[in-house]
Amino acid sequence: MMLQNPASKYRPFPAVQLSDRSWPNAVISKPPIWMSTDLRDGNQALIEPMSIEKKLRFFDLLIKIGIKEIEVGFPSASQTDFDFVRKLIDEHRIPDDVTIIVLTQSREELIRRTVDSCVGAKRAIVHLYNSVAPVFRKVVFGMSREEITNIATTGAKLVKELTKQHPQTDWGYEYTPESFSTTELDFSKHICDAVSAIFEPTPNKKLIINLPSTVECSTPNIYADQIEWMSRKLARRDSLIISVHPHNDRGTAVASAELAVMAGADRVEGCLFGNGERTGNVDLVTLALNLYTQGVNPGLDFSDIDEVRKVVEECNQLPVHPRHPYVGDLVFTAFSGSHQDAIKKGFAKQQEGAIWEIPYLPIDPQDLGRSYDAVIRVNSQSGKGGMAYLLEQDFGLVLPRRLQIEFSRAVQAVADQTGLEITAEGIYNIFSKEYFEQNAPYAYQSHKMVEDTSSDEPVQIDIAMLHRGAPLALQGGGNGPIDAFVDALGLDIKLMDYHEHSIGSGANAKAACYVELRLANGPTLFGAATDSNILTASFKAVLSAVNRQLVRSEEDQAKGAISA
Ligand SMILES: CC(=O)SCCNC(=O)CCNC(=O)[C@H](O)C(C)(C)COP(=O)(O)OP(=O)(O)OC[C@H]1O[C@@H](n2cnc3c(N)ncnc32)[C@H](O)[C@@H]1OP(=O)(O)O
Ligand SMILES: CC(C)C(=O)C(=O)O
Ligand SMILES: [Mg+2]
Repeated sequence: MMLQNPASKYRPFPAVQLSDRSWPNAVISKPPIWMSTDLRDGNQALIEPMSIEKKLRFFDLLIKIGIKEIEVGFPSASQTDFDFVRKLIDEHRIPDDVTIIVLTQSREELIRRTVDSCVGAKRAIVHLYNSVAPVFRKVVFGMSREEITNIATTGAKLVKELTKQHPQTDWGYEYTPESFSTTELDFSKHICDAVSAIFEPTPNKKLIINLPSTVECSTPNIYADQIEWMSRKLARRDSLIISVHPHNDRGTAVASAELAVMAGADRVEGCLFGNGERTGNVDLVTLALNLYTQGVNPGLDFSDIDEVRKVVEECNQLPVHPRHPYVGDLVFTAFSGSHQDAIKKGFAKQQEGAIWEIPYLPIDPQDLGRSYDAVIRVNSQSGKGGMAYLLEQDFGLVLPRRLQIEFSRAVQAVADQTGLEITAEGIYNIFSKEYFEQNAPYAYQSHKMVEDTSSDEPVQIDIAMLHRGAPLALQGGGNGPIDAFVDALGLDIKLMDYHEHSIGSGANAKAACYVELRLANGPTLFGAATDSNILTASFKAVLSAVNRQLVRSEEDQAKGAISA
């Protein structure tokens, strides 16, 4: 049950005393070093950990994306992880510019097995961790600060000693004071300095100090303060790579990572699409693409993001949420009318090669290998812009604005009735039924332009039609073909508007015509038609509008008769 007074059970996270913090003014102008822990932190959090085959597939994907540091497992935890590391090394699967990382607790037998797993690798980083926060010291270890420090330094000494026995490998070292985010800063500094004193890093051979929000317990600004505090106070700073490892317990891992980089972090550990323990590790894809949308090349390639998602989903056996930034099925989709309208206008104005300026779309979907087709989808929340966009994109029909408004009522009626999304094809079918298939009472059959020099009218026409199924031959004249056609019909027609355009090119090109007219005292209504002959298309469009008017007034009369 939710408490009336949560303060009786939970306490607020204390602020960091750092009055002259500089990170709020920082701008990220280059990417951090990316480290993927999908095969370790991500894998340990899966319902079914990955098989060796899946790990290999994931490893190859990470390489393809361009990740250069990959935590490949916890080799002392399982035979699968150990065998996987061996396979990578023995089968020479690690590219020269990629470094593998292996995680171990600071326990002798685990460290020995971890180092064994990497023997023969060209380059490897041994990642040592122990938890340092007060609650762990009290609850898990029952140890003092100095005893906890001793766990770290004893482990570090052993890692150094064992790795020295294999000089053919270029060894690197990483130390994580696990649960850093909830640890007193002075103690985090103390233990990190003690470990770095053992590894003796230099500016040319740096030690990675990884500062995780093992559990995210504060707002991102506090994490940034913690990182800036450490970055300023750690000994041998020029010989350290400060890494962050944000988790997403409060849903703010991405913000925490970004502010931490502003605060001095050089490196970010995370997983693709935010897999990982509990609510996940920070999502490297979002971080990288956030940078990309600021004009900073993240050094990672997500030009086929759907393929990346497919591999990750298959390996993790977990779906990516449809609203996940950049990759979710629905993130490049606008259902609502005003969004569709703005996006449609944006696409029309966007110039090739210009700065991206499309309302509601922070990134060009094409940069990620996604298409514009999915951008606009239509349901009962949609306006005229969306359906017009889909008819234009998929069927080449460019509806004039007033026709868009008129037609949107027909689509809205169907969407309201079904409550479902309507596909582009569905919209075309509604349009076709509403305009193209209006063949009664008048159905066009053929026409002939005739020369009659005795007439005052510059243009003369003979038309063959069906009227309620019976053949009908008509003649008319006027200033132009449409004028002559309307004259031949002999009805009280007032032409209000006319638009035409071609669809496609060459031999298969067709003309599309849209005619707005008023019949007698009826409302103005549109008609539309396509044909390989532009005159035929316009005559059919006139008949489409006339038929719609007549059908509508017949329906109105019938309704009047019933109610009378
Ligand atoms: C935040 C993180 O993600 S950390 C990484 C966590 N990942 C994993 O744990 C996945 C893989 N781990 C495993 O499969 C197992 O933990 C193993 C195989 C490595 C070890 O298993 P076990 O030997 O049963 O030990 P377990 O992990 O339960 O740890 C228990 C003991 O190790 C101690 N310990 C835990 N972490 C550490 C550490 N980093 N350094 C030193 N000792 C540690 C505990 O205090 C406890 O000691 P105790 O037995 O004296 O009470
Ligand atoms: C072991 C460390 C890096 C970790 O995964 C964490 O603290 O979340
Ligand atoms: Mg973690």
